[in-house]
Amino acid sequence: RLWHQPLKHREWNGTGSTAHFQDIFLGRCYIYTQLVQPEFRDRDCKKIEETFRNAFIFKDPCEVTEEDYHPLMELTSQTVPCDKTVFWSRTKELAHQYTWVRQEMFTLENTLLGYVADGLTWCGDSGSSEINYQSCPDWRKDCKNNSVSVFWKVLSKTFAENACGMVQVVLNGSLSNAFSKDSTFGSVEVHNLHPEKVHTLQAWVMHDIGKSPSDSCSGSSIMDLKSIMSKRNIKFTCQDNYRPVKFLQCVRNPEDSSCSLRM
Ligand SMILES: Nc1nc2c(c(=O)[nH]1)N1CN2[C@@H]2O[C@H](COP(=O)(O)OP(=O)(O)OC[C@H]3O[C@@H]1[C@H](O)[C@@H]3O)[C@@H](O)[C@H]2O
Repeated sequence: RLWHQPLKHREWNGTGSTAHFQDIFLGRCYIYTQLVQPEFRDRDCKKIEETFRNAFIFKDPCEVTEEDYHPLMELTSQTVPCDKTVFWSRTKELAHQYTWVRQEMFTLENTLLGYVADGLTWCGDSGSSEINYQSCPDWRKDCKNNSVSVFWKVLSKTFAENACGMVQVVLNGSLSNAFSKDSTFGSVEVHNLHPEKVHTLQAWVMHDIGKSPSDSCSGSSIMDLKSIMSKRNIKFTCQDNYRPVKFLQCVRNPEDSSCSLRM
C-alpha cells in the first residue's frame, strides 16, 4: 500500500516552491535569450533548467552548498561590460528603475540567472526527485544556508568577481546604516571585487522622498565602506542623492519640495 501514498515532503516554516516553477523558469529563460539579450539566443534553456534543478533536487534544502550550484554557474557564465555593473542594498526597486532607464547598465537581475530566478522560491527533498511546493526552509526559523539564499550568495559572488572598471552601488540613506556589513552587498560582493580589475566603487546614497534622511555619504556606515575599499586598494567616491536616480524618484513624487526645478 505504501507506494500509493503521496510522497510526504518534510514540513518547513517557509512558503513552498513557487507554483509552476519549471514553466516560469523556462519561460523567463526563453524571454531573456530570445528577446532581452539576443546574443544568448542559442543557449539551451532546457539544459539550464535541468542543471538548475539538479543543484537542489534530492537534497535536504538546509544542506545545499555553493558547490552544488557550480555546474549551473559554468553553464551560464556571463560577463558584464566594464563600468556597467550596478550593485544595490535595500534599494531593489530604485536600482531596477535605474537600469530599466539606463539599459546598458546591469544589476544582477539584468543577467540571465538573476532575471530567471528573481522573486522565486525553490527547494527539494533528500528522499525525492520532486520539488517541494508545500513548504521550504524559513531563513530564521529553519536555516540561513538554504537552497535559495545559497543561490543568491553564489550568484552575487560571481557577479562581483566578474565586475571591472568603475562599479556603482545604490544605497538607502533612509536607513540608519546605508551600508551594512551583514547585507549581501556588504558581506559578499564588496569582498569579491578584484582590485586589479575594479579601480573605483562609487556609492549613491539615496534618501526616500518625504522621509528625513538618516544616513549620508558623511555617515559612519559609509566611512566603514570607505575604509574597507581603501584596504582593498579600490578608490571610493560617494554622492548623496545622485541626480539621475533622484530624477526617477521625483517622477513618482513631482510635487515634493525636494523635486522643485531648483533641485
Ligand atoms: N532577487 C535578488 N535577490 C538578491 C540579489 C539580487 O540581485 N536579486 N542580491 C542579493 N539578493 C537577496 O536579496 C536579499 C537581500 O536584499 P537586501 O537586503 O536589499 O540587500 P543585500 O545587499 O543583502 O542584497 C542585494 C545585493 O546582493 C545581490 C544584488 O546583486 C545586490 O547587489 C537577500 O535575501 C539576498 O539573498
